[in-house]
Amino acid sequence: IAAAPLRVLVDMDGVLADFEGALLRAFACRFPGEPRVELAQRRGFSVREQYHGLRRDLAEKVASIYESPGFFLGLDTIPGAIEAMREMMLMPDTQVFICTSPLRKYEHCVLEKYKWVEKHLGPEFVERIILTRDKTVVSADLLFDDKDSIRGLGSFGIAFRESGRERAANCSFPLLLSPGAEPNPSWEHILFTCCHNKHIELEPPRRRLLSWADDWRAIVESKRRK
Ligand SMILES: Nc1ncnc2c1ncn2[C@H]1C[C@H](O)[C@@H](COP(=O)(O)O)O1
Ligand SMILES: [Mg+2]
Repeated sequence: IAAAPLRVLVDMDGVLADFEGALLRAFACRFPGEPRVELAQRRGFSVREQYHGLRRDLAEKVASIYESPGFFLGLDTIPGAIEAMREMMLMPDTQVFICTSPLRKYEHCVLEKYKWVEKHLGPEFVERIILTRDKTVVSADLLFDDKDSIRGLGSFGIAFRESGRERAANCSFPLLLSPGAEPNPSWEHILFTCCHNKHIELEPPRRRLLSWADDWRAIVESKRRK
């Protein structure tokens, strides 16, 4: 009996598309007099949370950047990402999908994510987009993702709506996140290094991919069933 193909999920923002770089550049351009968080100072997945900590009203300002039309379509590619995706797609017995979470304010984000994939990777990859607010329910062997803790996003948005942004932002951020509908996702999460997660020490056996120049092929091969 032939072994099942290996299924690999690749996140988009922070892994294929440079969300953080574009955000900082656009923030500096639109709000030149305001304090900002340089990439070397980024800590924690939520850029909005960190700007809120800097000064409360900056949370709305930074969010207004990534909620603007054109933001997601204009993101640069992460170095080596396009080449790696093309090579991974051609690997025998390997299924590659792009697995990305849309913003709750999805008006521009969803369409532009599709357009970005078509522009940079081509129509065959558009067929491979999985848009979900909860990656835990997607079945796969591997997930390359820059978010240090992959959970459902649902209760985070609800907490913001129900109790107000200030109260939510004052709480410990992970407490607001739902654990995800699936407590034991089938995939191994490979943390893709990004400015906001590079200081995190992973508990063994968790693994990182430092960049697309790092040995992603070895990680893929390590998951093949013997
Ligand atoms: N670092 C981030 N801070 C806030 N929001 C972010 C960050 N990175 C991505 N996002 C947005 C953009 C996406 O719509 C969703 C989830 O992204 P994903 O890379 O699929 O986890 O949040
Ligand atoms: Mg991401």
